[in-house]
Amino acid sequence: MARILILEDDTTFAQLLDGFLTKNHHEVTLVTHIKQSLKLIENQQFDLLLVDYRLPDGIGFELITHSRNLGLSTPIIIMTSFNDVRTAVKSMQMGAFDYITKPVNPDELLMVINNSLTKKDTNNLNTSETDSDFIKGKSATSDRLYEHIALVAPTDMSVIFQGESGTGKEFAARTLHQQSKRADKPFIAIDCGALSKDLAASELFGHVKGAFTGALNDKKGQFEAADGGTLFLDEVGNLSYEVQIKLLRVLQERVIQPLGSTKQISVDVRIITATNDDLLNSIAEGEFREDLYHRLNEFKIQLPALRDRGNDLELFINHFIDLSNRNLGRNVKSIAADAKSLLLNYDWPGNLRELSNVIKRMVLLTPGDIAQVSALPDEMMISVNQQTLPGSSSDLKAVNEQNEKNIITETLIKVKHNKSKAAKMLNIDRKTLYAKMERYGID
Ligand SMILES: Nc1ncnc2c1ncn2[C@@H]1O[C@H](COP(=O)(O)OP(=O)(O)OP(=O)(O)O)[C@@H](O)[C@H]1O
Repeated sequence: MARILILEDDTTFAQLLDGFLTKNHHEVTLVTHIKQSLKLIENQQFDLLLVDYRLPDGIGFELITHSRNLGLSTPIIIMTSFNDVRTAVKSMQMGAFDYITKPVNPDELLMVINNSLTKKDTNNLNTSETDSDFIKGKSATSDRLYEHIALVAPTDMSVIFQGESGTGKEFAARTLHQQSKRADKPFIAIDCGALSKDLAASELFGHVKGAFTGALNDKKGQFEAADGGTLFLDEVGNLSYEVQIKLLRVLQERVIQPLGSTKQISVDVRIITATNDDLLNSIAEGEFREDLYHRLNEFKIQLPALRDRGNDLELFINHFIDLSNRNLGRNVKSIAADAKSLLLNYDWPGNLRELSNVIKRMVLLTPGDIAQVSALPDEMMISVNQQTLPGSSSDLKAVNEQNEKNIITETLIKVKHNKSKAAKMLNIDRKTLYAKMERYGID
């Protein structure tokens, strides 16, 4: 049983969730406003926060930030519409554990909740998926990526991985560490986006008892814990200016000074950082120190977006199907042609993380061995159709045809491919619908 706080302003939906989760032996508290939720997490313990993105008094991110500032590690799952996937991905950079798209599928919700509850228990900064959970890809872009990793790994150079969210920066950093001479020493990953401003320095450099209110015991920082090995600072652009200054000093002098202590401790740590936006912008805006940037950027490696990885996309799809079959006890062997075409044509703003989530959901919703298009989020089809809209075309006929194709596709999705219903809604006869479907290549 877990204590779950649901922050959702759609009360009907919230009650549905409440009923469903209570039936599954969880203890649920419902609130509709961010303000109420902030008060509750300060005073009560929860095992999980299930948070809607758009709320009457703000956006769900506020709860993530507040929870991190309180130093809580309660997993947070953001519920969002499919069109907000980019936002959901951002919420994960801010420290949310996972996201789930609406309309919420009950099996999927249970899977995500169970994942977050079990991961919470094992969420040691040092643990990760096993090697067989990962693949490298075979495209020229992937070859170049791993060539660069292999080149820089044996050196002690600081490396920045730059790439969109979910492109696999942490995985690349681990690979680099494993290929380095520090491989048998710790690799410690720290998500700087999830660290509160106040706790960041103590997390990195440690503190002594009494250094600040709440410092009840001495605490070793992650620099000391990673001694001899590699420290991976994810979303390094989120570190406060004061912590940046401290970090620069550590890099220059190779010693740390725990908060409240006068003692200096020598450390030998290689730093790998990751960022998903160009830190040069943050430097121009005065938010990131240029001297620190040059220290961190002895070698920069760009992680390609999934949409630019060519045939790797198919490899990753198959890889995630195998993984999900194993984890969910399913036996999906292939994907129907229309579903495959959607997967290949979508632009994957959340990259590998989004692909892995979509495939997990697809496998979960496929009891047989062929995954159908109905197991993919409906909005994916709409998004793919919109991508192919002839944006600024002045060819009126082409624009009209594209619109007609989109409307037919969306209607078919709405009525779960019942052609009679679709024809009725579209106000045409079935024969005309069939003819148009054939003309536009709609399956
Ligand atoms: N090479 C890979 N093979 C298989 N799965 C991968 C690979 N790289 C990443 N993934 C999957 O994608 C997810 C996101 O990867 P990762 O956390 O490394 O991305 P990231 O770029 O560091 O994300 P963020 O910008 O949000 O920090 C992982 O949980 C993993 O499931």
